[in-house]
Amino acid sequence: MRSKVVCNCRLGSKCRTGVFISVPLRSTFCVGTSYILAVKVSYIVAVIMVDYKVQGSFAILEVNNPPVNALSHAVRSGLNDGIEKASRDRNVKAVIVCGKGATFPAGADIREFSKPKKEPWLPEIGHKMEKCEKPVIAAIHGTCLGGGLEIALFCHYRIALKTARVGFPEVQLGLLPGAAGTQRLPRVAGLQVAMDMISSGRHVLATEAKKYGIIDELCLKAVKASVDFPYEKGLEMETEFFKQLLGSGQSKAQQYAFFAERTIARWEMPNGNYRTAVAKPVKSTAVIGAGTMGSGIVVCLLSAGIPVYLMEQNEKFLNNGLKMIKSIMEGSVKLGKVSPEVGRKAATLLKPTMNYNDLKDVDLIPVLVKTCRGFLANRMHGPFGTEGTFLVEEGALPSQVDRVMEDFGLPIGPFKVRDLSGVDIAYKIKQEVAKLLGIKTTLQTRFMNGERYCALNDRLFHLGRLGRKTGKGYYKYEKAGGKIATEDSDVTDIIEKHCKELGIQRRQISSQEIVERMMYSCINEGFKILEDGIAVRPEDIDVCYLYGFSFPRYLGGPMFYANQIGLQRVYERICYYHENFPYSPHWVPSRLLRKLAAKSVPMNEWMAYATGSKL
Ligand SMILES: CCCCCCCCCCCCC[C@H](O)CC(=O)SCCNC(=O)CCNC(=O)[C@H](O)C(C)(C)COP(=O)(O)OP(=O)(O)OC[C@H]1O[C@@H](n2cnc3c(N)ncnc32)[C@H](O)[C@@H]1OP(=O)(O)O
Repeated sequence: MRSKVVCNCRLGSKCRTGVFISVPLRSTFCVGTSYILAVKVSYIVAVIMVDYKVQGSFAILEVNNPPVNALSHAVRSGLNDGIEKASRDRNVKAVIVCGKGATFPAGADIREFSKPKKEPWLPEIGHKMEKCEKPVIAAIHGTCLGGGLEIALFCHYRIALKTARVGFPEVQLGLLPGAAGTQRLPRVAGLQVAMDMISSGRHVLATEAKKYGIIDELCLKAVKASVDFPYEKGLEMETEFFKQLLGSGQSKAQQYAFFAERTIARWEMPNGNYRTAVAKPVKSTAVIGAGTMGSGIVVCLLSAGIPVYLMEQNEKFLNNGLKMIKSIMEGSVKLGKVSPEVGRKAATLLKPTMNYNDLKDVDLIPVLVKTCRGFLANRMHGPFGTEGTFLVEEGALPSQVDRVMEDFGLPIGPFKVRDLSGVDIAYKIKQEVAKLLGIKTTLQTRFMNGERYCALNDRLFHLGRLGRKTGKGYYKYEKAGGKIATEDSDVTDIIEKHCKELGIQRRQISSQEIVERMMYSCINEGFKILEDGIAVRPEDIDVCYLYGFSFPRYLGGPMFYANQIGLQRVYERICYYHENFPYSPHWVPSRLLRKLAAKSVPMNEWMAYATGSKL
C-alpha cells in the first residue's frame, strides 16, 4: 500500500497532482505547482522552472522563472524535456509554449553569461520544437525579447496579446541574437525590418545604436548570411559571431551597465529606502534661474508634462532662457524624444515670471547647489576639466584633446562642452574660489593656494571669447549661438602667447597621455568619493556618468573601465602623474585604490574595503 504523500505546495494535503519530487530530509513537492524547488541546504536538489500540463489535447509548457522568465539553464532543460515529452505523448495533438506571470521569456539569463556554459543550448531546443510533428504555438504576452523571441521564431505559429512587445535588445548588451534570430527574423519579416530591429534593439535610439560599430558590422554580416547562405551555414556564422561578442569587453561592460542600473534603484538612506519611500504627487513646480542648467531642468519637467514657473530677475536672461527651452523642446520632438503632443502642450505648461510671489504655492522648487567641489558628478568631473586645460597649456590643442576623447567614446569633447556651457561660467567659478581665498588672479597666475593654476580660460574670457553664444571660444562658430565648431588659428596664437609669456616649453602630447590624464584623474577622485561614503557603491558613480555625461555604455562607466584596465595599472599611472605633477592635489592617490590594487580585489567586493576597517 502506498503511503499518503503530503505535498508542500500551497494546497498542502489537498494537492492532487499525483507526481511528486522528494527532497531529502526536507519536503515533498508536486510537479506543476508554481514553486521553484530550491532547497536552502548546502546544495540545490531540484529546480523546476517549466510547468508541464496537459489540457485536453494540448501540452502546455509554461515557463515559470519570475520575474521575467529568463531562459536560464533550468528553463532550457525544462523546455527541452517538455518538448520531448509532448512529442512522445499520443494524447497530445499540439504544444503551447508560454510564460507564467508578467511575460513570455524576456531573453537569455544574462547572469549566466559570466558563468560556465551549460547545455542544452537554445538553438538545439528550438530545432526540436521546429521538428516536432505536432504544431508548436508560441502564446506571447508581456515582453518577448532576445532568446524569448528566438524561441517564438522556432515555433510553427505565434499568437500574441495586443499589448505584447517583441524585440532583440542584445545590441544593448554588446551582443547579437545568438539562437538563430539573425537567420529566422529576416526570413519571417524581411531583411530591412530584421536589420532595423536587430541593430536598434528597440530600446535604444537608432542614433545611439550606430555607435556600436563592431556589433553593427557583425549583425549586418549575420543577417546578410540569411540571404547568402543556406540556413545551417547562416546559423553556424551567427554562433561564431555571438561567441566573439560574448567574449568582448564591450559586451561585459554593457551587461554590467544593465545590472548597475537596477542595483542603484535599491537605494538605502538613514531615514528610509526604496521600499519605504512614497512618491508625493507634484502638480506645480518652479525653477529659479533661466541659464543653461535651469533651462535644462525646465525641459525635463515639461517633457514629463509638469507645469513649471521659470523665474528670472533679468528680463533679457528670461527671454534668452525661453528661447533656449523652445529650441530644445522643438529639437526633442524632431528627434522623437518627446511626442509632438507633449511638445505642443509644453508651451501651455511653461509660465515665465519675474515675480517671486507667483512661486508661493508650488509643490517643488529644485535647488541648484553651488558648491565648488561638488558632490559626485561635478567633483569627479573637476579634475577631468582641469587636466584638459593643463594638457593644452603643456602642448596639446583643444581640438586634439576633444578628438581623442571623442574617439575614446565621449559624445562631445571637453572644450566643445566648455564652449557650450560658456567660458564665462568656468571663469566665474574660478573667480569665486579666488575670492573665497582672498586671492586676486592675473593672466600670469600659475599657482592658487599652493595648487597649479592655468589662466588660459581667463585669457579667452577677457578677449570676449565666451563660447558658442558669442560665436567664438575655444573654437569659432558660424555665428553667435552657432553650433558648428571649427578650429581657429587665433586660439592657437592665444595659447602660444600664453605659454611664451609664462616661459612654458610646449611639447608633443600623445593620445595615450590625454586619455590617461583625463580619465585616471577623475577615476582617482571616484575612489576618494567611495572612500568618503559620498557614493555607496561604484555602480552609483557609473550610472551617474552613463546618464549625466553620456559616458559610452560599452565602457560601462569610469569605475568599471578602471576595473577592466586593472587597478594595479591605474594606480601605478596615478602615482606616476602624482610624481610629475605634485601641485595638483587630484593626483594624490586614493588610499582605497591603493589597497584594492595591492590586493587585486574584485569589483563586487570593493566596498568592504571602503568602510574604514580594511582601509
Ligand atoms: C562559449 C560558449 C558559448 C556557446 C554559445 C553557443 C550557443 C548560443 C546560444 C546563445 C543564446 C543567445 C540567446 C539570445 O540571443 C541572447 C539574449 O537573449 S540576451 C537577453 C536579451 N534580453 C534582454 O536584454 C532583456 C533584459 N530585460 C529587460 O529589458 C527588462 O528587464 C524587461 C524584460 C523589459 C522588464 O523590465 P522591468 O519590468 O522594468 O523589470 P526589471 O528590468 O527591473 O527586471 C526585473 C528583474 O529581472 C532581472 N532581469 C531582467 N531581464 C533579465 C535577463 N534577461 N536575465 C537575467 N535577469 C534579468 C533584472 O535584473 C531585475 O532583477 P534585479 O537586478 O532587480 O535583481
